Amino acid sequence: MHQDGMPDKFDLVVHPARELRGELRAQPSKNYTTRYLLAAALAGGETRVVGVATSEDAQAMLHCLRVWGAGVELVGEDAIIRGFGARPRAGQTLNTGNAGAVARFLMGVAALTEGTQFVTDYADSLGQRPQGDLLAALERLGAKVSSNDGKLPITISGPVRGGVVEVSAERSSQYASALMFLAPLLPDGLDLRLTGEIKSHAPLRQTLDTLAAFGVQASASDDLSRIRIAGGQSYRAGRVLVPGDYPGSAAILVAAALLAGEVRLSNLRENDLQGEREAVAVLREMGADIVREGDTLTVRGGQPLRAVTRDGDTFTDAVQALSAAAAYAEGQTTWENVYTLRLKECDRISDTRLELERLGLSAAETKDSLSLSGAAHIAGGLTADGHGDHRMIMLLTLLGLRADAPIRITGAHHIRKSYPQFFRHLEGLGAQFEYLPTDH
Ligand SMILES: O=C(O)C1=C[C@@H](OP(=O)(O)O)[C@@H](O)[C@H](O)C1
Ligand SMILES: C=C(OP(=O)(O)O)C(=O)O
Repeated sequence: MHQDGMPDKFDLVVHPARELRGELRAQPSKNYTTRYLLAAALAGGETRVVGVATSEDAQAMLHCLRVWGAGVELVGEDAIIRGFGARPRAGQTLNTGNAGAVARFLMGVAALTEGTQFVTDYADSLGQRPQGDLLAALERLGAKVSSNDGKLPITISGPVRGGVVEVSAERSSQYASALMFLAPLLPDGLDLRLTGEIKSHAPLRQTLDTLAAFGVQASASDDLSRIRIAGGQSYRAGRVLVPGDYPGSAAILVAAALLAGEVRLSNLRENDLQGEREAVAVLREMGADIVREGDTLTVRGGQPLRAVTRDGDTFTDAVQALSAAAAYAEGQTTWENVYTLRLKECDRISDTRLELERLGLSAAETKDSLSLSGAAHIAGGLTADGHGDHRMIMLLTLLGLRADAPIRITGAHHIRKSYPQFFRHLEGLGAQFEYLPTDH
């Protein structure tokens, strides 16, 4: 049994629900937790990160920061970090779990060390994701790098001085974010030129926001193709408050929209830089009844939904959840400009199409888009593959809540990567699940 009361590894049986009703507080943001913890470690002195996420990705970051020499104390829901400043310990091996953002941000910072090795226990997931664009930029700066053909395991050694450097932003924004975290601690800073069609603008702005919160000066062109961060700066320790998580909350909002009842979700600030905030507007455009009062959203569910066509890159981590709304909407929904979804924990275009088709829906893909046609009913009564991907597991859970018969989801424990309380939160609203222990 895991400390959260669910089996260590399990398949989940999702029972159809008639309605969802109740109140929830959005969990802490994944993207801000990883950023604030890292920035706190890069500061000298003590920082209190108020209300950190408890997900596996947050734990992976805390683990790696400890190995590099940070002091970490967990007090209630906060993390108190004693930073190592510009001097992470040399010669360490960092296991970054299955966390892409954690691995990449730390790979950037590793250029401050005389050698850091990066490994993962997730050879089939993070182990398959591309790191070459970041490694190439680090090499151009003078770092020594070795890798398994651009993939983990990877070793990175500094020192580097900084200067002008190009980094591709067409496969992931995390490479540029990684260099942004490194830049202020280099003697010459970085004048970053982001090449290719820039994807995931929102997380780049979250990185700029984090630097500002820790007193680091940076300037960026409006289109983010050029980001300048002077060297010789330091991160200022202090106190930061993690906002609520929009990507995970998008899944709760979709669940609430799909079923009758009324759900109130608090702790979701309106003027937030998380791109997945857009899920609220998309759901409203589809016909959902969502009202905002301050930081609280109220969904009155069960309205008929209609299809939309949208650029999904603005809300990349909410595309899976919104696909569940599309699956029960009238007409064909298309998510455009989502090529990078192929490079996440699974191939979120092909693998999603496969699972939707298995459930009887009609779906289609191109290199950079996913389309699906909604259905009035999904029969259910079968086993769906979670593909070891927390966001695929969220999508399948949402589909199961409104299916005619239960759906079993394999490997549902991978939900812990970003939203360990997801099933518990839904149970609190009236959903019913069975947890079937497995050994894989
Ligand atoms: O910077 C971040 O924290 C993230 C950036 C996004 O990745 P890409 O930039 O690879 O799209 C997002 O999907 C991921 O969950 C978190
Ligand atoms: C893709 C994701 O995370 P990461 O890239 O940090 O592994 C995600 O949270 O959906």
